Amino acid sequence: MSKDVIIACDFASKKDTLTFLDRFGQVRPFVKIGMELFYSEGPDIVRELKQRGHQIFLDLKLHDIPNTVEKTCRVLANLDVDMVNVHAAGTIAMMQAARRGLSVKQGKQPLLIAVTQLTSTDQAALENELDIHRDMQDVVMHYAQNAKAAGLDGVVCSPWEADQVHQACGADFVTVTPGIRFASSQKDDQKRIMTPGQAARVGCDYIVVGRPITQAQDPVAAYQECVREFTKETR
Ligand SMILES: O=C(O)c1cc(=O)[nH]c(=O)n1[C@@H]1O[C@H](COP(=O)(O)O)[C@@H](O)[C@H]1O
Repeated sequence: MSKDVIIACDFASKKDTLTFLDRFGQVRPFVKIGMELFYSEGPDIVRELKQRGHQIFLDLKLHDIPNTVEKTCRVLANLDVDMVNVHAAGTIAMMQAARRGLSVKQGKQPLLIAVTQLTSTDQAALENELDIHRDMQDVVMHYAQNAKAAGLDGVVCSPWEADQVHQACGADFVTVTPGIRFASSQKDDQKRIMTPGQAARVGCDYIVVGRPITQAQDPVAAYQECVREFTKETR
């Protein structure tokens, strides 16, 4: 199982993204292209970053009826990305449809993972706004087991649930965890957070880090610090 730091490239344009990534010189971090960048630049930004040698997590968080998700995944399969995601709340049938869609690709398919509960959601919002009256941990575990039943490769969850997800779904079921903050960072809109070192100790496979790197005075140093904290710890 590879462990890696994924930088969330939440930029509005290709120009800003390339300016940011040029600071890394010959180093090619694993990057996440999310809705902001994809909706502004389209599939060309995926091709460009792929050509530059980056591994890519295409984070479009698909959540629709199974037929629409399946056909969309057929399109995404041809983009040759390394990881894509859907919302587990879309149901097992929708997640199976996503898997079928990606399977049109010959050879190695991207990892297909499901968002359980967003790391910006806390227990109060879960109960009072989403009307889900169960413990966050149990809800994430329930969605993770649905994702596993649908044949997905893993989940997006917070680091707080990663260990239990591995216990319930297996050590090789991938945990991709945003909600990462240095001890000194602002929380911003994230609620269920850990530092890179803590995330490593609870066995997260990939950490997704945006603002603590992209908004840092020295993004390359912040990235290196993340990698150092995350990879020096063993499970
Ligand atoms: O699927 C995601 O990537 C995701 C799921 C989740 O539960 N929480 C979450 O923050 N993310 C993404 O991870 C990134 C986190 O960014 P920062 O909060 O700036 O570190 C953002 O691009 C979010 O869209």
